[in-house]
Amino acid sequence: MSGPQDKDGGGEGEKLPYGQYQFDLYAQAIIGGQKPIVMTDPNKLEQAAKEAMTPEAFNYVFGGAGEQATMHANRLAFRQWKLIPRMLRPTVPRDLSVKLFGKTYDTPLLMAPVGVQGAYHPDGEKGVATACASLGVPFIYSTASTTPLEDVATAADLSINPASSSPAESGKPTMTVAPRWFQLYWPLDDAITASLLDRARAAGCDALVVTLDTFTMSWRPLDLDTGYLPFARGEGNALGFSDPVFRKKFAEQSDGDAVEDNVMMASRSWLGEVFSGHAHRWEDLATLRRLWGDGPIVLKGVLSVQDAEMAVRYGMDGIVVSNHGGRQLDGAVPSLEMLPEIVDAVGDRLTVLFDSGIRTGADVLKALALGAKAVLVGRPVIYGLGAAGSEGARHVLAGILADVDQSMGLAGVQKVAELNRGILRRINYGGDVKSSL
Ligand SMILES: Cc1cc2nc3c(=O)[nH]c(=O)nc-3n(C[C@H](O)[C@H](O)[C@H](O)COP(=O)(O)O)c2cc1C
Ligand SMILES: O=C(O)C(=O)c1ccccc1
Repeated sequence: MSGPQDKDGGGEGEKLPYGQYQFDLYAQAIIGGQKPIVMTDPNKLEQAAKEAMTPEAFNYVFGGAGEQATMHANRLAFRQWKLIPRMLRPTVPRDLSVKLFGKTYDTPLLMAPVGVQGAYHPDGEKGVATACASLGVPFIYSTASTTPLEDVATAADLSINPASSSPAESGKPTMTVAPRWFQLYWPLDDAITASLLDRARAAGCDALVVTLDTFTMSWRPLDLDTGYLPFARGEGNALGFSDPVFRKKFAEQSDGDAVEDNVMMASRSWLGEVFSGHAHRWEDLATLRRLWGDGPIVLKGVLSVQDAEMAVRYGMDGIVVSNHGGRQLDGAVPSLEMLPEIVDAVGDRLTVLFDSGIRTGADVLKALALGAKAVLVGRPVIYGLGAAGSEGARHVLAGILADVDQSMGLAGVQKVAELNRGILRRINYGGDVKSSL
């Protein structure tokens, strides 16, 4: 596969043949006797990640909050919807592209913001961001990353365009920029927030994703039993530790210490900024709007029609209907359950995105047919990373995209915009899902 088309907003470049990946894999096996770098079956992928990762890191990714009821319900919710395929319709050339906030992206997939990627594999955020770049999938950089934003941006841009230099390095726009968004865990200190958003803009992030559901960490039995909390181990601080405003504040608090002189104390201080337990208020969104400017702001973690209406009232551009993959409020409703009514209430006034439970191409079709404009994929890509680094992450993403492509064709659909509720039937057979996902 070649690199993605230029993102000039026109979107008329050559489309990546996502479905081709399936044939490439068969060809590799038949001609070269080669197996995929990681298991393609979603359940086996999870097992491969478990075998490759440390138990704490695997548990951290795999686990949900409480008894993981919401995490499992996310999968059950997908099983209740069935697709009604149509035959003898035009389905090629397939077009997976979507327009979000005036910009055309190659696919309806985004890489969900996932913290501490360096804890799962040394390839870390750079590995996942380059995998995304090669497929035209926007990488959403997490506030809790193990690599500074600018380094991830440079690595991603260079991977698709070796001649380019990052905007953060040169101050000039690159020829081809790997699409990226920035996810904010909202600091208490507005001066730090301002600095992070300045950096995100300078690094070429198209949109700001503000995560609302994780202002404090949930009750996570698996992590409590292994004693794993990234920040307590000094992991996931790279954005804060590389931030001039945070560094200055820390030096003032600690008699001139640099963050490197006292990593544990600096980690606690960063934790206090972003996971203080203090939720901001709707009115505070005016501060983010002032600091971010006119660019798109997307609220992540919306599960109610009321909050979706509030997002409209406060001038937001989008929402992610999400329960954080069942990692925050256990017992919360599956995000797929709420998607249709939220789309009905606000879909004409802001962009509705979706995550929590996407594992297959059919899942992507269902969420899009229920009204999401694009979906975020989280755990599967991280399992690919954990099992086989950047290449593993790429295999998972390329596989989901090939599955989306083939599934659209089999459903009788050529373009993403053709997906609507007419191709769905809700059927509840009862019982549990067979897989462990
Ligand atoms: C290990 C891990 C770390 C995560 N870190 C973040 C984060 O830093 N910021 C954020 O907004 N969401 C974070 N999320 C949530 C994801 O963005 C997304 O909502 C979730 O993974 C969707 O569920 P799924 O992966 O089961 O489909 C994290 C998820 C996982 C699995
Ligand atoms: O674990 C998470 O869900 C999450 O959002 C997070 C928070 C801090 C560090 C790493 C991930």
